[in-house]
Amino acid sequence: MQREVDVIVVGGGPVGENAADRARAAGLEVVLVERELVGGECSYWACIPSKTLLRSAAALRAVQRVGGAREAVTGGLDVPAVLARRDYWVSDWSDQGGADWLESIGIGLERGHGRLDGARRVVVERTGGGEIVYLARHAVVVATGSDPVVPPIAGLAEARPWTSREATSVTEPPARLAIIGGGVVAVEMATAYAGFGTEVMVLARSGLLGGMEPFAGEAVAAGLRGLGASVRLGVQPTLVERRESGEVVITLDDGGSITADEVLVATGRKPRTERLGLETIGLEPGGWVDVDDTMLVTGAAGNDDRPWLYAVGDLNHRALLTHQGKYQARAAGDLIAARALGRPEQTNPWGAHVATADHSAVPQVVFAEPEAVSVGLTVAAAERAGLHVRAADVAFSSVSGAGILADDYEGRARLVVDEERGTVVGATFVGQDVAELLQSATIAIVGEVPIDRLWHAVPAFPTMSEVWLRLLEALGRPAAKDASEPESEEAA
Ligand SMILES: Cc1cc2nc3c(=O)[nH]c(=O)nc-3n(C[C@H](O)[C@H](O)[C@H](O)COP(=O)(O)OP(=O)(O)OC[C@H]3O[C@@H](n4cnc5c(N)ncnc54)[C@H](O)[C@@H]3O)c2cc1C
Ligand SMILES: NC(=O)c1ccc[n+]([C@@H]2O[C@H](COP(=O)([O-])OP(=O)(O)OC[C@H]3O[C@@H](n4cnc5c(N)ncnc54)[C@H](O)[C@@H]3O)[C@@H](O)[C@H]2O)c1
Repeated sequence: MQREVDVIVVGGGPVGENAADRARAAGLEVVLVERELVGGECSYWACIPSKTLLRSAAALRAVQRVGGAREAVTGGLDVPAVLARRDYWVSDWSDQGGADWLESIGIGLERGHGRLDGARRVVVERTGGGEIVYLARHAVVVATGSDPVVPPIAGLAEARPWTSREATSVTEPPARLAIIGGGVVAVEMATAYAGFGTEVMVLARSGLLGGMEPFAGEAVAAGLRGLGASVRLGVQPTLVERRESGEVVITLDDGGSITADEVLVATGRKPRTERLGLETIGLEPGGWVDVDDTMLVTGAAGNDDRPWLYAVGDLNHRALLTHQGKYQARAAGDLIAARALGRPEQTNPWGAHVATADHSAVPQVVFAEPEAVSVGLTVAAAERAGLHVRAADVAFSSVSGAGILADDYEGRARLVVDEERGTVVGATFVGQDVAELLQSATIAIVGEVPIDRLWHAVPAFPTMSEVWLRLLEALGRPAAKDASEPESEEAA
């Protein structure tokens, strides 16, 4: 069977859904191909379940840090109730809601595995059996996401390790959990399981949260230890064995070993491109898919003559985050519609049809204990990029709003400022409930707000946002110019 539509989207995660929706909203006929659940990894095995697993214990800790409220807490975490709340948020792993939404807005849902078969052609192996071929009048968008990597550590694959899927869909937390990795999944799951009362052992080959300012990983290591987890830095597993008893024994390169009931592998992601038919359009299967700022796939057959193939979300490896993928999808979906309908394109930097922020303003919230959030460049990344930067560092103990939020509030903030342009290029906040501070920093970076103008963005007293004032004070207010004096010799 063969069908022609305007746009084919392969992969119905949050990113594919958004691309489909933008093209559909412009009046194009769109079909979405999904082989598992509409809503993707994020909705069922990643963002949503992980955040619901984390939230209850975080709320409990928050209450326990406020005198007068802590006295009211007489019990511990109700783990079955936490899991039930997670089940509610993942709709018991049913995507009926997502499928109904697609139908309500007129996007066709084709359940099955999609693969490219030459330019503008997608073959779908239907879930119910048989095949259908779709031809795209205008564009194909691939948004197939990523899978966890299981590194080649001796015995690991045979030891039936958990990946983020098992960790986020758990029905009975184990008594002991070893975690290999020191990135975002590792620290979030360590925080969640420590909250459940599991004995957590983090094994990281370097520090935690490598992409962030070093103080973020250090604070999270201390926070996890405060929850009773063991955090071992600079160690590498050399052998993993699942014993007959069911226990997992992990031998480390420092000669030591640990024993756990389960081992979670949290060592990064790989692209879902192995059976995507990339070889039929001149690309190498198995790799990340390179795109330009409009999300047009680089090197795909026919793309230079008449653009048709776009890749959005994890698959293009620009930023493995739902919100950033959805941002890319809005740009690409709107551009596909503009091209199909002969409307003007806006592909200049910061135009409607490019994902410029991917390069300089990607916000990320790590929901660990404590929260660690960042946007833009770290000092090290800015220096690598050749910028001349200055950092301002502030402890939240100097912010009244933080002290009122929680007794003995601990946390830290850093702004990275480009000395030449006088604007913020990076920000990091670490502490309880800092996530909501991040958007202010994102706006400062994207808007390129001059530091001297930021002095006029007055944070309300007594809120956490007053950290901005402390940061500006740490930078020092630019000296006022004497209006009577000439600015330069030329002006004189
Ligand atoms: C534990 C964990 C927690 C996370 N938490 C956060 C968070 O809090 N915030 C955040 O921003 N990001 C988070 N992320 C990252 C986030 O999950 C991803 O960035 C996001 O899911 C990417 O969306 P996507 O649509 O590109 O891919 P996916 O969500 O992976 O969706 C891709 C879809 O394509 C389908 N598919 C794949 N191949 C085919 C094919 N050939 N044919 C048909 N369908 C196909 C898949 O079944 C899937 O439904 C987390 C990741 C993990 C692992
Ligand atoms: N809150 C959020 O925004 C959130 C939450 C979870 C995941 N995510 C996204 O999902 C992606 C995947 O997360 P992740 O934690 O799996 O990856 P990651 O890239 O954040 O961390 C990978 C970790 O594994 C370690 N590692 C890699 N190979 C190893 C090996 N062979 N042996 C030992 N250690 C090894 C690295 O040193 C690093 O500490 C991230 O890019 C992240 O942005 C986001």
